[in-house]
Amino acid sequence: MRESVGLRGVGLGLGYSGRLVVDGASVSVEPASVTALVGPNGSGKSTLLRALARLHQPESGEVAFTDGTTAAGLSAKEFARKVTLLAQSRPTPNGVSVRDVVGYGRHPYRGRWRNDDPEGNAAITHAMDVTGVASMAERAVDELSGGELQRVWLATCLAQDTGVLLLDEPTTFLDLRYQVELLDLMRDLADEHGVAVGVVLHDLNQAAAVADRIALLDQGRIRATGTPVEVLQADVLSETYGIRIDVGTDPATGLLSTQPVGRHLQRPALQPS
Ligand SMILES: Nc1ncnc2c1ncn2[C@@H]1O[C@H](COP(=O)(O)OP(=O)(O)OP(=O)(O)O)[C@@H](O)[C@H]1O
Repeated sequence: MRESVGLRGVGLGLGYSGRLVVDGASVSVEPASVTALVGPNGSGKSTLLRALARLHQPESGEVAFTDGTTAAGLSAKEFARKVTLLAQSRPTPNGVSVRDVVGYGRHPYRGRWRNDDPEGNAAITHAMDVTGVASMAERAVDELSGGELQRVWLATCLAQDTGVLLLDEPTTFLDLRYQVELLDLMRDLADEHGVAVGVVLHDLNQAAAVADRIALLDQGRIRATGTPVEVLQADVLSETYGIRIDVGTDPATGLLSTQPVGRHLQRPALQPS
């Protein structure tokens, strides 16, 4: 098992052109654990994740590893060996093969020559296998569907072989099979490899199913943090999202289940959790 180290943002103030959009947020992505960030559009989830990935400079507060090392103290390569981010969107290179794009994930291990990275090929092959993109290894990425491309970028992150894996809405574009496989993969990485997974999810039921801990953002502040049962409370969710949200237990799976209730979507009440 890899060296398990997590990542924490403490008291983060984050803004754009002087406008603060995240205010005093503390969030912890612990080793061997899945932490989900949830909240309405514009609540600051992506900005917070990007700050943890050192892609957004905090106005205040600090990002540090759970062993005490500050993120800012590492070189770009050192940081990239520890943390990777699957961003919401990335520019798609023209005419580059899937295998080569997945190979980008090895950049922190490569020097001037490729044979600086003896474990590279095995890491690339493994990443393509677990994301189901091995069969398209020689295809050009600009010819892929949105979901296929999403899985290629995920493979690129996995090839980076980091202890901290940050994912921004990774299930976007994925069909049901690959959504479920991705959630399973996150759990496997946490449980079997000690990876600290931090993931932005819109689907609260997916968050309840996969996460050990959930942080609920509301207008740039952490409104609640804790286990899914602690955070996914009907009154808090309804107020945060501005719509009635019922919370119960799915009788088939025993998992926590949330149900937004629209004007035309009245359904039988969920069994209370
Ligand atoms: N590049 C930018 N320049 C200026 N403002 C930005 C920029 N990116 C995001 N914002 C603003 O920062 C706030 C938080 O945005 P962010 O993308 O972090 O929210 P989010 O919770 O991830 O939203 P969503 O669920 O819609 O993806 C929003 O008000 C947004 O308009």
